[in-house]
Amino acid sequence: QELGSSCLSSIGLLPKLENKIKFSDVYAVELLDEGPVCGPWNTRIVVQGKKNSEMHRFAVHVITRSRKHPSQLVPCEYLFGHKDPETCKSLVEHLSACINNEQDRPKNLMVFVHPLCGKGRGCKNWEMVAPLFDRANVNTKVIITKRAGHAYDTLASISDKELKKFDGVVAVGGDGLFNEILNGLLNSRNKTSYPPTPEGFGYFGSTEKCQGYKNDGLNNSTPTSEAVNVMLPVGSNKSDDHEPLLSTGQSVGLDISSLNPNTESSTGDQVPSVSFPNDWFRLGIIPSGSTDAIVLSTTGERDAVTSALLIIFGRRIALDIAQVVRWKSSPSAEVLPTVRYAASFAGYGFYGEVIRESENYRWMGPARYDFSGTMVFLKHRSYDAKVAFLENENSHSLAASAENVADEVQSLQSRRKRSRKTICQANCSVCKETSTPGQDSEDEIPNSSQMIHDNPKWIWSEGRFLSVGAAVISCRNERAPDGLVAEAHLSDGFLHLLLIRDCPLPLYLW
Ligand SMILES: Nc1ncnc2c1ncn2[C@@H]1O[C@H](COP(=O)(O)OP(=O)(O)OP(=O)(O)O)[C@@H](O)[C@H]1O
Repeated sequence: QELGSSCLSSIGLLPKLENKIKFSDVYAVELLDEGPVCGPWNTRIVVQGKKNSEMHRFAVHVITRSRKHPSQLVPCEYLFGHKDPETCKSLVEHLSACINNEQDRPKNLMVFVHPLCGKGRGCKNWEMVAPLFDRANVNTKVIITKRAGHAYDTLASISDKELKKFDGVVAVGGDGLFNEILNGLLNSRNKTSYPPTPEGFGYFGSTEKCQGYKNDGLNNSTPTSEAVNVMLPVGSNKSDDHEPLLSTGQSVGLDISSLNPNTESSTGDQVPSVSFPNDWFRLGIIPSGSTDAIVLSTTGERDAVTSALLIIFGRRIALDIAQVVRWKSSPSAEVLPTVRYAASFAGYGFYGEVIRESENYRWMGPARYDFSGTMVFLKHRSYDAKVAFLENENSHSLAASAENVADEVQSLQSRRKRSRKTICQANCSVCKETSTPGQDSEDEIPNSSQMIHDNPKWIWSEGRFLSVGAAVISCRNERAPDGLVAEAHLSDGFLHLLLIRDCPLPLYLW
């Protein structure tokens, strides 16, 4: 695993020249023209005898770690010189073959660049890292986004044949662009189970219990053992939820019914055969946004070059994802589900309005969030909601982070303490023990009580909230459990939040 320099003795142009390079640190190797062996500050020189100007040369590109920030990767170049061109050529060929054999390294990537992200650095960041991909022989198909929803639409309508050409998709932008990519990909290709339909919520007027289903992304729906409510209909009505993630003028949410058997995708094709989870397709982010929360919580380094190098090496990290299913009453009184995925944060109310408002002030850069946050806060809007979330050992910290957001959420906590009770309709021993005499537990029995019965640690709170939000980002020490972790009854519908922990989807960040 080490690239020695037995035939190539070094001359010490740099004080601490390493004479061994770890192969795992090599990201590219290049045959160069004949010429002198010298280079810029980040070039280390290795030559064998003779005059410097007569050398046949090749470069080995490696990574080093920044001394100040050890998690930051810095590209560095070793320049080798030899009098015999064949020696250089065969060494380069050998090294290139070794690199090509590394299965995790991507060969073809689709790259979305958001030119207006963050402080408008999307294109500059891509120009800065593109040579690294070229050098490492990673082919890139670059798409500069022209509008919100561009990346979503491209991926939601891409054919299997086209998608199979790529090892993954990279976002050069912020969390919003990444979430668009995530939703575009999972739109019709996700195999994970949906949360149970809220029982008695009026879907086709049925309150009958039956099994939920699991969409395998392959034209099949299979019943799931954990889903216990109303079966979603096959190929029926379209959702009336046309609210985009941002104002694209096009629907970004996914109508679940379009995933059912025998239905056709938006492109007119059958439901695609490339489905997730699979273990070959991956996502990456080259951080260029205003907050870059996903990158900060995964690689820990908000640095475009570091991310590019991690992508080239094919390094992986699993990511938690939330599947948010929204059941919204339509004017025709039908309840139609819409699915979205979130990799950083899902928010309803205040958070949603801040994001929507902030788009009007993108010219301000990241300061737009503070500005719009203040503007929206001053409106003092609140939302009727009944919220339930799973208690686990970390619930106190989840609630604590919410505490900073608004006084209303503080009241959620205190109310939670006052009226903590576990609820189910099955009259189970857990509920009997915890129910307080005189309390009418019927009032708070949620329709989807089976879930609560299955897990007696659900906490319910009802009232007017400034905002309902959930951080999805996985702090590695504080993990929520897999599965349904929260649900909210809203004035116009119902939200389910399902956590897919260490998502077995393609969700590995390079
Ligand atoms: N060309 C474009 N013009 C306008 N909006 C775009 C364009 N391309 C993408 N968008 C939208 O802009 C939103 C925000 O983009 P992005 O997340 O890349 O940057 P950011 O908001 O500055 O960063 P962060 O999300 O980290 O705060 C995305 O959700 C996307 O829908």
